[in-house]
Amino acid sequence: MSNPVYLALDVPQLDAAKALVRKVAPHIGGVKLGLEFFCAHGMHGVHEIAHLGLPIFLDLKFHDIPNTVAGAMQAIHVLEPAIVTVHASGGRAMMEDAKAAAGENTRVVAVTMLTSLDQRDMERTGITGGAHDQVMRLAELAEKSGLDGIVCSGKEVGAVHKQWKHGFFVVPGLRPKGGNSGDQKRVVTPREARDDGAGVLVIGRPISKADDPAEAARAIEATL
Ligand SMILES: O=C(O)c1cc(=O)[nH]c(=O)n1[C@@H]1O[C@H](COP(=O)(O)O)[C@@H](O)[C@H]1O
Repeated sequence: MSNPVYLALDVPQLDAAKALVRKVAPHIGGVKLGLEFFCAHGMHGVHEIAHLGLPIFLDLKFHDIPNTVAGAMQAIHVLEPAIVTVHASGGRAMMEDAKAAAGENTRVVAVTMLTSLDQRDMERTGITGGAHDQVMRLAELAEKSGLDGIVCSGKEVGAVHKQWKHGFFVVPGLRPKGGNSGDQKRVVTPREARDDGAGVLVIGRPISKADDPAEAARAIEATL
């Protein structure tokens, strides 16, 4: 089985980012490049990381009208990402058009409820009923829109997996036992998420901020 860990490369310097990927490469299955990386280094930076040979997950969390998202999706074809994200709350037409505009070998997954939100945060944005119900609702919408899967926390992935048998599930908000949660609020261990059906485990700071990132990645791999 291939390694499900994608390193979240939320690192401001391109050279440091490349050095980090080289160090941990034997213990990860791919690299996730998000807003911080893309705003700092753009398409050029993505190419530089892609040259290191691991699959690229381009996490730009598109959320706009369908026409704009489809255009953005076409603009990133050239990067040949393995996975890209849109926000499920952009609605069905946006997700359908995003999928139609994506490259043949690119999985499009919908972010449901960010793992940094707890019940109180959600209530403040008008979402009552808790993360579980909201994630299940958005997962159903993503499936009907023809997406490949969703992004959710490890608290919900087991239930979503039961409802959407052949879905592809990306889980961030992961911490090894006893790890510092930081800004993440719905947190499980990498092993728990994998056992509940996660296909991709997104892990950033537990590896990138460790004193020895290669050893941290190796130790996480050993728990899987
Ligand atoms: O789409 C994501 O990747 C994402 C969704 C989500 O709900 N929560 C979440 O943390 N992420 C991303 O996953 C990574 C988690 O990083 P760490 O908390 O450092 O492991 C970050 O790059 C986030 O942008």
